Amino acid sequence: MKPVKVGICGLGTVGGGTFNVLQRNAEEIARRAGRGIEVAQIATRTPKPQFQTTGIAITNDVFEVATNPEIDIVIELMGGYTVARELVLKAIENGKHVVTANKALIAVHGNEIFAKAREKGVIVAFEAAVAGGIPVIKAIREGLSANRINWVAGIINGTGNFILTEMREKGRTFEDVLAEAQALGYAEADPTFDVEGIDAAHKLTILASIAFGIPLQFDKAYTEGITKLTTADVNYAEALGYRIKHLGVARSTAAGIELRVHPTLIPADRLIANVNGVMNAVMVNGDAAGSTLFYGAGAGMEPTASSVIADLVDVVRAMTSDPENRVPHLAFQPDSLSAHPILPIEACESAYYLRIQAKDHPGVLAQVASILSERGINIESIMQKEVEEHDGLVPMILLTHRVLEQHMNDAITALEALAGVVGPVVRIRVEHLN
Ligand SMILES: NC(=O)C1=CN([C@@H]2O[C@H](COP(=O)(O)OP(=O)(O)OC[C@H]3O[C@@H](n4cnc5c(N)ncnc54)[C@H](O)[C@@H]3O)[C@@H](O)[C@H]2O)C=CC1
Ligand SMILES: N[C@@H](CC=O)C(=O)O
Ligand code: NA
Repeated sequence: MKPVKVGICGLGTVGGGTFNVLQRNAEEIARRAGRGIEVAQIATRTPKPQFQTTGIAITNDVFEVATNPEIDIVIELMGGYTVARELVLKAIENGKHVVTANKALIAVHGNEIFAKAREKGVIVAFEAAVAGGIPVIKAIREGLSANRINWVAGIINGTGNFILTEMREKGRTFEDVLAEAQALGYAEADPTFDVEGIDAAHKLTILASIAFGIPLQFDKAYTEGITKLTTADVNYAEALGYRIKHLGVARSTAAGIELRVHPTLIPADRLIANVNGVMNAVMVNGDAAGSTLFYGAGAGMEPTASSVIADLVDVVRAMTSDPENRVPHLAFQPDSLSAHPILPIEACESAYYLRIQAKDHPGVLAQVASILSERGINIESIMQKEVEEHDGLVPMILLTHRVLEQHMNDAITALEALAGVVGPVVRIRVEHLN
């Protein structure tokens, strides 16, 4: 059988990795796909002499790839929202299947893109968009399709986890580790997407859709990054038996779906609390399977290429099948998506770590305890440190039971108004992931 012809748009970290692995493992890949996969065209803005591209058409216009009649599958590896959206829609319009690693594109424009793809009977595959080399889209969409999924929780940004790990283990500075993550090709073109939680929120949005069968709703995700974390809180968390990780949590409740990314204390003995460096891990809790954990490299050239090419192989196997009988893009049949609402953060529930800077006066602890108990917030443990010499304040660290965020907001306002409390109260959510 003649090889399938593909076009690669963007020859950066992931594009380069995809090109290399496609060449190196061509034979293995063809044995799996049933046909060879030939790179017929590459769109790149700058020449890339490090790649052996003799015999391959090179262009700097990505739309040439989308309209090239020779090409069956367009691989979008440029990133960004605007040109990528236009390119993917153009490729679909021209009857081409699409493979993309672009989570921003899928989280924000996925509903439109999938609708168009259905209309045209083509596949849009996006395994590389979530958790790099971990085949977690496939695991949830196909491997767990018997389950009513209760929650998904994941470390889903490699750059952020790399930064937190290097800072904690080697005492390196935030800026220094971020620069290394950029040099290694882990970070987004705009690294604020990594450190402010936007990239993780894109990925969580996608995971929630395929776990719960809801449309993609990135605009409703609650997003908090790692830039405000302090070494003091990392150390206090350790003393209490926890690790701080940047976690995405999507939970289905009777009232609606929680969709939130933020720094989170996790008990140190949980497997996911020990996922370090650029590694990612996604925990999925289903009513039948219980908890499953998927672990692997969350970013990087070849791990991400692994997912891009797995999608390519899937597309090649399925491209001659009846479009009605393919795995639905968002796991559930498009006419069965649910309107279960996404909850605002105030209506989400979690346990909390609080750090209160108190004046060294008797009675502050009793006032703190009464503010919390008046709002039905139970204290799980309290750790009170020595008076700090530089400011004469006493750090008071509390862990609470689970409570609605709006009650915690109200309690924090009251705590900050106490004469014996100085400055803002630090709050970090706690998840036990049972
Ligand atoms: N780097 C990683 O580890 C991972 C990246 N991703 C996603 O993969 C995509 C690509 O990321 P990277 O390879 O890291 O980025 P990159 O910046 O290394 O590569 C993107 C390439 O696309 C080219 N490009 C951009 N717009 C273009 C245009 N209009 N015409 C022609 N070329 C164009 C750029 O010049 C660059 O060479 C992004 O959506 C990213 O979020 C997903 C998983 C992991
Ligand atoms: N910038 C992302 C790349 C992979 O998705 C990350 O660091 O996780
Ligand atoms: Na993946």
